[in-house]
Amino acid sequence: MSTHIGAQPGEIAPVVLMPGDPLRAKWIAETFLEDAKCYSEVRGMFGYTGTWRGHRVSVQGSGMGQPSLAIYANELFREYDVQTIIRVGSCGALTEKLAIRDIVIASGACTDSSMNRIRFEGLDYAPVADFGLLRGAYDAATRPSGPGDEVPGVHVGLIFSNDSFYSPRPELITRMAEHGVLAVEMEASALYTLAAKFDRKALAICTVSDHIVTGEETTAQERERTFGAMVEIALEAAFTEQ
Ligand SMILES: O=P(O)(O)O[C@H]1O[C@H](CO)[C@@H](O)[C@H]1O
Ligand SMILES: O=c1cc[nH]c(=O)[nH]1
Repeated sequence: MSTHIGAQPGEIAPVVLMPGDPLRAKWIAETFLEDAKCYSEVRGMFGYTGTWRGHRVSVQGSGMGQPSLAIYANELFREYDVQTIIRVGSCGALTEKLAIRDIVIASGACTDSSMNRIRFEGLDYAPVADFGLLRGAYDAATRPSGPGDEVPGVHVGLIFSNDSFYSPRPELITRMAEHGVLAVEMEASALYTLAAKFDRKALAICTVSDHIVTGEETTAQERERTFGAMVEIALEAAFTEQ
């Protein structure tokens, strides 16, 4: 066991899908994996391991925000030798180029978090996705009859990892949008930074659950149990030879 994950050594696969919502983790395990077994219920942050097309894969909830994700990513990389983490999250669209339920494959992550400011003593580090995973995800999403056909659109670009869901400075999110940022979520920047630090692979794939421009939104149940296309894209990206 690590401090926050109740798995024995070897119970977690080298590839981990990581939604923020632990109940999305449960749904993913029950819907997409064969022989899924729960390895951790610590703090209700469920983790499961099963197989997908014969490949061992785990699904671990991260909780909301970079400090929470960083706890799980640190423990997975340091104590369970995890090689790849793919975030399968929800996000808010910042531009009318995106529609509700579109998929954003985050090539890089901007942030207002102090986590990297502290790590890099004020220098501006640019957290980016693993290119092989990104290419695999884009290929899977845009293949005719691939999982991307189930969603209105697939976009590759920047995401903004916000510390405050209820932002005290919404004009700064607008400024991000004016500089090409597609969507806002709360974890990708820390994930990309930690993957780089541990020389592992990471990618964030997010489904648009809320539209900041149009005001459209999905329900909690839809966010938990209906964002399957991004899960299939993540699984295909993880197990496609790069
Ligand atoms: O749906 P998840 O994966 O949790 O992602 C998004 O949803 C949460 C906010 O509602 C934040 O964690 C944000 O990043
Ligand atoms: O962080 C997030 C996630 C989903 N929707 C938002 O508006 N923000």
